[in-house]
Amino acid sequence: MAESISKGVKIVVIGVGSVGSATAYTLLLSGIVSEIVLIDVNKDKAEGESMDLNHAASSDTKSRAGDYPDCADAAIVIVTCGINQKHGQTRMDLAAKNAAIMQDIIPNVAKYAPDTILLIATNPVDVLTYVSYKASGFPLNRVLGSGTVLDTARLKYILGEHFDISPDSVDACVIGEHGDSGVPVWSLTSIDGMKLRDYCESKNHSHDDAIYHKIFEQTRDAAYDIIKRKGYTSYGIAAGLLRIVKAILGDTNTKLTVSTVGDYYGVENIAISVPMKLNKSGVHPTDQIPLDEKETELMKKSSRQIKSALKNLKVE
Ligand SMILES: NC(=O)C1=CN([C@@H]2O[C@H](COP(=O)(O)OP(=O)(O)OC[C@H]3O[C@@H](n4cnc5c(N)ncnc54)[C@H](O)[C@@H]3O)[C@@H](O)[C@H]2O)C=CC1
Ligand SMILES: CC(=O)C(=O)O
Repeated sequence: MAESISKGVKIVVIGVGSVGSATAYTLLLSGIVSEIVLIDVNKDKAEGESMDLNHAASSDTKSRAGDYPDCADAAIVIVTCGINQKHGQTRMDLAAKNAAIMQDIIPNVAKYAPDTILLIATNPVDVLTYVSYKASGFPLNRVLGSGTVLDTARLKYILGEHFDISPDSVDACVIGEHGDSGVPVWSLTSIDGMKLRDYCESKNHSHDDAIYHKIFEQTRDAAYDIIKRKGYTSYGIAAGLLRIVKAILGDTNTKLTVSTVGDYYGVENIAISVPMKLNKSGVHPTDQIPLDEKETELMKKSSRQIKSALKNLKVE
């Protein structure tokens, strides 16, 4: 189990706002790491969060505020710093400001932790995963973004609600951009081990494109719906980041829809999410999933949107 494997391991979280603090708390309660270092431009916030976290620890995990030299020997550096979406903004609206922040901080991480794995959550996460890859000089396997891990969790939850079944019995994923052009892979979706159509027939559920369209709209727009109400999202991404960290530290070879750098669907040099294998050395390609024609077209479109954002930033 990852719990026993990962003792002595340090994780750094850069940016301890809503996402960073929820992530640190989730990591702390999981008990899978020994040390969580928090870095933020707001040093008081980092100190306050680490003090509070230590009072929640029932394990040997300790938290402390730190600075870039404290990234040394970190197994994973999780990046959540920067600006977040305000109601009415898209993730892409954050690109220029958050790319500038990545270009400022990532060389510092690379300087002190040349062997670490960089895990980016700041939005727009695909664009910033690519920016961080370039700014770090790290190999492809040591830079990844949380990608559509959260979108996938949302889709499984919403399908579970729809069919009144546990999300654990739903095999589904969202790939592509973590954002408005994400792609649900309906052609490979199964419920309780049965293809969607077969499951619906066996349970007398209607199997109608309009229903799936609505389910995906709910998935795609979940962040907007939450931000409209509470101003930010945090628990879903924190749990997603924990899942990624567990797969890496536990050396599990688990496939997750994380964002990684490469050439995808006819577009070169971007970061986008497809299922990738995660283990101790980072992120690795796996067999490409077979998509139908419509899904392939949507992936091409999603890839082009990420490329266009990178071109606007002049990061290629
Ligand atoms: N990938 C995903 O699925 C998700 C991504 N996000 C993204 O995570 C990011 C953070 O969101 P929140 O935590 O809600 O924002 P927040 O405003 O609560 O926290 C951001 C933190 O970053 C710090 N910060 C800003 N510039 C910094 C720098 N140069 N160095 C170090 N620290 C710096 C701020 O002081 C603040 O504490 C946003 O870009 C948001 O869109 C949020 C939810 C899900
Ligand atoms: C904010 C964001 O990216 C999300 O909750 O999906």
